[in-house]
Amino acid sequence: MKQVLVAVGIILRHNQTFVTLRADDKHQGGKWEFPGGKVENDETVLAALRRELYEEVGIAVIQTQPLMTIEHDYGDKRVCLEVQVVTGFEGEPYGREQQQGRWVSVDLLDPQEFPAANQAIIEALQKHYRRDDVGLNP
Ligand SMILES: Nc1nc2c([nH]c(=O)n2[C@H]2C[C@H](O)[C@@H](COP(=O)(O)OP(=O)(O)OP(=O)(O)O)O2)c(=O)[nH]1
Ligand SMILES: [Mg+2]
Repeated sequence: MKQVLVAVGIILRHNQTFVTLRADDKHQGGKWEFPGGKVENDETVLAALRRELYEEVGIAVIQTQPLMTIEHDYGDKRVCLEVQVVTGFEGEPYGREQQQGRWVSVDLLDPQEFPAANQAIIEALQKHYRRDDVGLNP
C-alpha cells in the first residue's frame, strides 16, 4: 500500500494548541486532529503546511520548528506525518471549512479523541510544552 505524506501543524500559543474536528465521511472521521493535509507532488513539507493551514484554519504561517516524523499503518491507509510546531502565525485560526475548531491546553489533550498515530505527538507535547515550562501563569 502506498504511503501518504502529510504535513501536520501544531499551532501553539502559550500553552494551548488549536485542534479541529475531522468530518465524519473522511478517513479517521469524527476524531480531532491537528490541522494539515497531504503534501502534493511538487511541494515541500513546509509549502504544504502553509497551504493547508491557510485552507483549513485561515492563518498565515510565519515560523515553524520540526517536532517529529511518525509513520503509521491504519490497515486501510499508511501515513507519514511530518509534524511541525507553528510558533508564529498571523490571523486567528477558525474552522474555515465549516469544521469545528477549538483551543485546548496541551495538558488536557486526550489521545483517545485523536487518530492513533497522534499518541506520540501528544506525549511529546505534554513533555515539552507544559504550562509550567512556559512560565506564563502563576
Ligand atoms: N491533518 C491531520 N491528519 C492526520 C492527523 N493524524 C493522522 O493520523 N492524520 C491522517 C489522517 C489522514 O489519513 C491524513 C491526512 O489527510 P487529510 O484528510 O488531512 O488530507 P487533506 O487535508 O489533504 O484532505 P483531503 O483533500 O483528502 O480531503 O493523515 C492529524 O493530526 N492531522
Ligand atoms: Mg486535512
